[in-house]
Amino acid sequence: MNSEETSEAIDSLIRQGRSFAIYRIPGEKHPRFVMQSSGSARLLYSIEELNGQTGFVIAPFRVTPDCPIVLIRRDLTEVPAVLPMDSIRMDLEFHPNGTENPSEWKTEGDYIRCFDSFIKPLQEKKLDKLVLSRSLTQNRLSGFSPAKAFYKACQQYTRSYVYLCHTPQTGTWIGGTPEIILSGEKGAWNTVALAGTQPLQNGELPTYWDEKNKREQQIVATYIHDQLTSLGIDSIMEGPYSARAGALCHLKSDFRFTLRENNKLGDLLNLLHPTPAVCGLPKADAYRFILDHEGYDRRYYSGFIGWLNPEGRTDLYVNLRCMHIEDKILTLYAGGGLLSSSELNDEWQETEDKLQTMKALL
Ligand SMILES: C=C(O[C@@H]1C=C(C(=O)O)C=C[C@H]1O)C(=O)O
Repeated sequence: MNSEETSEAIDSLIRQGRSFAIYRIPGEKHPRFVMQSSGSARLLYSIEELNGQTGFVIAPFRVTPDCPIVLIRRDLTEVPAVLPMDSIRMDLEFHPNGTENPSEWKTEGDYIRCFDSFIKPLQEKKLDKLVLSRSLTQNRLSGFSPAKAFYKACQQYTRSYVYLCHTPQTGTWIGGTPEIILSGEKGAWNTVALAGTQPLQNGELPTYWDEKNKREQQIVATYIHDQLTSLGIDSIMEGPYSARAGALCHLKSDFRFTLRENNKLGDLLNLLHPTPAVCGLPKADAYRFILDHEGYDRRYYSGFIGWLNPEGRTDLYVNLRCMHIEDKILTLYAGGGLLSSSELNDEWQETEDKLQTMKALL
């Protein structure tokens, strides 16, 4: 198949309601493809259930009966050619929280109100860090091709993990994320503490980071170190250093470690997710606060996504700089870490800059 035919074939898998993912790992030239050819993708209701499992994982920020972890089995590794019957739509999709009604679309006013409620417990020192996010809904223009958007993202975001996936349970998601949650194989594993954001300066990495950004990233690094230690895992940390992500730049520390056994990756993921890069600190209080006050359901945004295989390689990323694709609308997501010193306008602008990662594909 030429690239036009491949894109058409991928778009038709979405129309047919198939369970598949196509993803490009940073540093790799070609995308990888996984598709389940029969039966429904497996649904899991806790992260620990990922222990010993193999497949392409789509995990939400918060697991609920409406928003389970979905595991796509790898039956096929090549995009199947379009069959004549494929043009017929199989209506398998369901969207428990679909936002087809424009009156529900979030506005800048919603963000400002949330910012005010998020900043309070930070200033009162009840919480150290909180990540406030928002969604942006846009009409889907006729002719928009998810597959073409995926290939465009692969070209534009060479340092990011770029993916497009669809299952009847999750709907269609696309993203280009810079943040590993867990990757590795056999004895060698790694994760990152990624936080703090600045735009590139004339295309170059900035050399200066203010205290707020440094502290935001330090919180994530300390949390990861402590979580690994609590499992008896000794890690080697390198960083923080400036790392590019599209037109943005973050502070990043790498953690490398070994695992005695690989059949407990679910337990490790459960301990790491959600890190203070997408949630806050202390973890449980910040998590509760976000669920109670953020004013919308993040669903698969700020969950994690990617290939899991305890017997082989695992490449799981935090689902950021992403978009939910529906028939008529596209929902883009972005957030940022707040500390007591955060300024509304700066934080708003940061979410605008992050949304640009997906807007640039439209
Ligand atoms: C929450 C997002 O990004 C995360 C938050 C960051 C921050 O607060 O500076 C930076 C990178 C990510 O860990 C997002 O992209 O939506």
